[in-house]
Amino acid sequence: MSEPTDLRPGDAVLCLNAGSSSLKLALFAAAEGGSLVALARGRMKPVEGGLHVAMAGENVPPLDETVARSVGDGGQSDEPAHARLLDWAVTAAPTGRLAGAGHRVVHGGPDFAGPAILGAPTIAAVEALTPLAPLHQPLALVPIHAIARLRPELAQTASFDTVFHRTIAPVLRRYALPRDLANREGLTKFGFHGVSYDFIAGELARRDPGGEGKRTVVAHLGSGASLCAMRDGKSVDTTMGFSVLDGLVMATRCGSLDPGVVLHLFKRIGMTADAVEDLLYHRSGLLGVSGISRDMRELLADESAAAREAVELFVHSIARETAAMAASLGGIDRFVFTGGIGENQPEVRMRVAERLAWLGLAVEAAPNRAGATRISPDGAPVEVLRIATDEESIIARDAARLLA
Ligand SMILES: Nc1ncnc2c1ncn2[C@@H]1O[C@H](COP(=O)(O)OP(=O)(O)O)[C@@H](O)[C@H]1O
Ligand SMILES: CC(=O)OP(=O)(O)O
Ligand SMILES: [Mg+2]
Repeated sequence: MSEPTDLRPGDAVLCLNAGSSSLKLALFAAAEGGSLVALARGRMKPVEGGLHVAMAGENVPPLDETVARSVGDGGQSDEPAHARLLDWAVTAAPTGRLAGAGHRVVHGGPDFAGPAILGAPTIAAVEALTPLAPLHQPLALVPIHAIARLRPELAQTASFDTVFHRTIAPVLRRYALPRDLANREGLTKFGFHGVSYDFIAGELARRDPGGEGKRTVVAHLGSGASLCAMRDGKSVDTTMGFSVLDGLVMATRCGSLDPGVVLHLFKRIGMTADAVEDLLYHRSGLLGVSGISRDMRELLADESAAAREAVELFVHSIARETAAMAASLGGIDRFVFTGGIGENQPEVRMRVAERLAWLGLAVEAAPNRAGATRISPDGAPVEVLRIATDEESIIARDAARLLA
């Protein structure tokens, strides 16, 4: 990365990427000339006995500990693990100075048009968006609050998943609901995974400077999954909408669903709103259809008809929604796989391409298995790429710009 920053060389920025199934971490340092370099990467995850924090990098002391939660008035607290992480970050920073902590925040609502410094009013604004992303927003707020309490003087920043999609045209953001109601209640397509799409847009520009105008579909396939229709490095359309439920089949989320099903659950089966929420977010998708696992690795290894059908439905939803994204772009020149599944599952990539052969997609077996960047044959009408995303580097870039 080569963004200018006024951070002093050797100062560090801690990056926290809270997703539905993981809290990914990275420590970046400002280098001479204003670039940022990754010093270490790792994760924090719940285990028996507390939170396991692991950070590893070439020139930093490793961190690999399980830190017990403290029990206070507010119940179990993750603060001790964050305190350990912050202490480690200071020892790992070349200058011994941690300049800030940057967070991925899923929802920026209608008002955040770019990354933001997190002071009391902006933290309150992020909190106020929780009803729009009830299961995601709190995941970022836990570390934000913990760090604010532990190190109130430390600058914190937020990089929002929604911001990248603000370029989508108003008509494509609109749902066919009564205009007054939709406008008053803000019922509109927001789109998510924008921090990842921002990284991929930068990678595409760097690797193919003449390719700006290419009609590109990016598939972010992780626990949550979505597609972004991209042109000139900007989002033209995306499959997630008002919430993170829409579009593709996901690990435990349903993706596109006839709203009549939801009405039926309420009116005929008498489910409560909380029960329906739990069903659609946590018990559907790959897990719900297979009844076996939410993890693509386990499903691909499973011979049962239910596991095979879950994978088939996942692949079909990607093909179907790619055709929709191609409609928004007026065609397709380039397709990018990213995210945990997109990066690591050659079989899924192959099957998606096979289903989209009619649209010009093709994947070659050897480079696909080897995880090469370009996996389509020479001269194919659609270039198919595999690019590992790095959301943490975007969080670091945004933090460095805001701290400068
Ligand atoms: N090394 C791997 N090999 C195969 N599949 C993987 C691998 N790593 C991750 N995955 C798949 O990716 C999914 C998680 O993707 P990821 O982008 O890390 O999700 P998130 O950021 O939402 O936590 C897992 O459920 C798994 O199916
Ligand atoms: C937006 C979203 O679904 O994020 P994740 O994939 O981290 O759950
Ligand atoms: Mg993710």
